[in-house]
Amino acid sequence: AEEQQGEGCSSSARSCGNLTISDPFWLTNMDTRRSCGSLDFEVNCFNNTSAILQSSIPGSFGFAIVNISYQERNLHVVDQGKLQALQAPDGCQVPTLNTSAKVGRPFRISPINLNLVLYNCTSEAAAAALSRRGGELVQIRIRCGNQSEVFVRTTGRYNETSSYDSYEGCNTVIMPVLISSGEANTNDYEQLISDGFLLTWAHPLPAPARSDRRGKKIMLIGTTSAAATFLFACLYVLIWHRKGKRLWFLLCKKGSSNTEKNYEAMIVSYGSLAPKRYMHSEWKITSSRNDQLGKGGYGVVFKGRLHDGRLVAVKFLHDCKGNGDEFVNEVMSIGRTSHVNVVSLFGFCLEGSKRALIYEYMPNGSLDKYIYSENPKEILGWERLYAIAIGIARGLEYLHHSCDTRIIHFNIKPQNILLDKDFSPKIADFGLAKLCHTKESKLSMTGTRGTIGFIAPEVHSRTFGVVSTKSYVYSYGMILLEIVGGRRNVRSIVAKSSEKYFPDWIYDHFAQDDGLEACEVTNEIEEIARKMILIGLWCIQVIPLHRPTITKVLEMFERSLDDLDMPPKQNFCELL
Ligand SMILES: Nc1ncnc2c1ncn2[C@@H]1O[C@H](COP(=O)(O)OP(=O)(O)OP(=O)(O)O)[C@@H](O)[C@H]1O
Repeated sequence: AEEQQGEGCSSSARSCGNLTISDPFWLTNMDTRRSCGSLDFEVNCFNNTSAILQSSIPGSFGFAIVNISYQERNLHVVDQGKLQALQAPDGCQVPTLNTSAKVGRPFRISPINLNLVLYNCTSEAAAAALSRRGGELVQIRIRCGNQSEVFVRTTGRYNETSSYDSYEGCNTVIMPVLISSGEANTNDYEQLISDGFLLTWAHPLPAPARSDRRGKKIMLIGTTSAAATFLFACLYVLIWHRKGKRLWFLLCKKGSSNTEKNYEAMIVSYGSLAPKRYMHSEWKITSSRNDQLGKGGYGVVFKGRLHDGRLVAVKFLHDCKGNGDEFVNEVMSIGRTSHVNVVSLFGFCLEGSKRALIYEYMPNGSLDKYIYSENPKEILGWERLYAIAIGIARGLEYLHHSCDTRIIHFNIKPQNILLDKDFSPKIADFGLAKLCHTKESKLSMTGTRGTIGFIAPEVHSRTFGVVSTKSYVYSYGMILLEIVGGRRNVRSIVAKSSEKYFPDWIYDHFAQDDGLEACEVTNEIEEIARKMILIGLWCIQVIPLHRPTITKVLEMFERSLDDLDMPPKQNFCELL
């Protein structure tokens, strides 16, 4: 009998076209989108004919499954991203990324595959030098404009650690190909890529035993948690309404132990400008019903008021790392920041493992509220949006140059850009990764489940480069494009493949000379919008080296539009 893991989940084998999908693989139910097993083994079945293994690389098109051998633990797949590149309408057929960039644990590229090596030479001299080598290299026809010459060869069995000759001026790309018999015909490298290659997998950790008892256990846990929640709610109401005490009392009371004295001494050592440690009696949550400002990966944020009348936003951290001393040190380094485009940390609460941060209150909320609204340009206006863009860059530059490197911010997204009463932007949420574990934040959720968001590719996979300050330049670029395009930079893979990837869309719509005409904007506004697009597109170059520094970004804003070059269009198919 089919056992249910939950609504929409089935542990029995199911079919997709000619394939049988069974443990450890599982088929996504498109209606419920429930997770029914390890996410690494999630398979989507399209039109009941093509099974696509989702890849862990954000935004990846995944791999089309040709065959699965459960006994041998391998599967024959075709890289959908590479296929898309081959079939791209602009005829640009040259893949630019190693396949290994898209394969992560528990999968590995089988050593049975052969290596197909492409040398994509953009410099004539390099191409000429390479063509003189002859031998096993085959020069191939390309359809990608007349800008590059491509050479291709196959070498021995696939080996991730092989090093290949590199030629200056040529980009080397290594792809596994599966040759069933005879010699590889490198002339037809497109066919070789389309034929796919072999992946092996390691078994996931055994799933908990499924039995009737499991259902009962779940019921028991459910009932107990419901009872506990109810009890907690009652206690909360009692504390809140009857005794006139605040929840903060539980959180922020100071003890008098040696540890406490230690904290005090540490705080004093940071000087008078250091964030203050608050006691419960020094502040309270404002009394309106809409006290909760939001909820993020690190905890819930409430609106509150200090005794001196200042409004504050209090972030209750839910899963803190380290001991109290470490917390105080980290808070102090966050608190040392002081810039007009960075949210100020007024203070913190610390009681045992319970911790909270007290920030200045931003009455106009976060940027996402505006840029994803029906008509952000009408609410804020282009000039204000432009000023916001520059303000964010200034805040980032400050965080980069003037502060402790520990608080470098890799979580730049519109939700973390807050607006003060004059709509001046302030960067929030930095330094928290050091303090707390994040529950699934909105960002990481979209990032890992098949959408490219604001996170730079190298943050997900080191194959794209080293994580550096250029990583937040990428996120900043995405924000710029969102400001102009007002379209959520999230694109489901495959399921919505007809929809263009957002940066491609904006490149095609707005970067062209006539692109903004449809928006009926004045010349001045058009210059502003076009500048933001150009700078944004420079910032989201896939290779970190090609992105400007944040200081350079600010310089670009100073220049006139005519002095800015059009960045090269990125082949996002290859990233995917
Ligand atoms: N200082 C503040 N003033 C006013 N509102 C704030 C302030 N800080 C946070 N908020 C509100 O609370 C919401 C939640 O903030 P939080 O930083 O916890 O999460 P997030 O940025 O949405 O997500 P993540 O934790 O994944 O970064 C924000 O979207 C914002 O609207």
